[in-house]
Amino acid sequence: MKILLVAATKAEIAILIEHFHLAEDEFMQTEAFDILITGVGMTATAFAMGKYLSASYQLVLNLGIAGSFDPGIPLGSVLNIVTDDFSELGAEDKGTFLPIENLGFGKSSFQALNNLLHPSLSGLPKVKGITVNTAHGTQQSIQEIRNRLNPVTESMEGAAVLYCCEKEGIACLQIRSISNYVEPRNKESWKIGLAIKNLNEWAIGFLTNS
Ligand SMILES: O=C(O)c1cccc(C(=O)CC[C@H]2O[C@@H](n3cnc4c(=O)[nH]cnc43)[C@H](O)[C@@H]2O)c1
Repeated sequence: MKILLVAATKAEIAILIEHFHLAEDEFMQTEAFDILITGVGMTATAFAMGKYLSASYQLVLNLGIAGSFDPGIPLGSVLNIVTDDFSELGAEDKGTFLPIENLGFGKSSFQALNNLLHPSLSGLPKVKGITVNTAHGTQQSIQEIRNRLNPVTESMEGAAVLYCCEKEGIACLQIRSISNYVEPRNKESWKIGLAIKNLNEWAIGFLTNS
């Protein structure tokens, strides 16, 4: 089974790249898996996947860090994001948000592969994420999105990866580790190093046992 690993930045999977002795590039190839570095955000992700996603892959594995809306989830936790929504895709109508479904222009919610039997997946909590252009950073916007979608995680790429995979009919997993809580901006409290370490250890284990 050939796997395409997709990450927004090299930094997020640098430990894995070093572990497998790969020469750092935007696109890296090995016998068992390839790695695509897309850049941050939905547009960069969709553009890069449009260039590199093909039927030669049986699985796409989206790896990255994410913010957590749940303060009960320890920073550094690795999560399996099984549903991801383009939470900003729609229209405002007076005080109400109308999702793209209500406008008749498609859908905003995408599903990851939910039934893959793999020892590395069995211990991971399955959660719902949202994908945003603007990270939530005010009490008001955080409460509004909690009321509307009640997500557990937030990233800037997840739903775009799932969208591309659904369009190509390729199964997709989205595994992210929590680097920060979604809260009024407080970058000093982020644990990016811990999140990246845990994510990479998980991913190396997954690839080694595939
Ligand atoms: O400096 C900031 O305020 C800030 C806000 C959101 C993300 C960043 C990043 O540097 C990370 C970009 C990267 O990581 C993912 N990520 C991690 N935490 C979050 C989050 O709370 N909300 C949205 N995205 C997040 C994201 O997928 C990007 O690829 C800095």
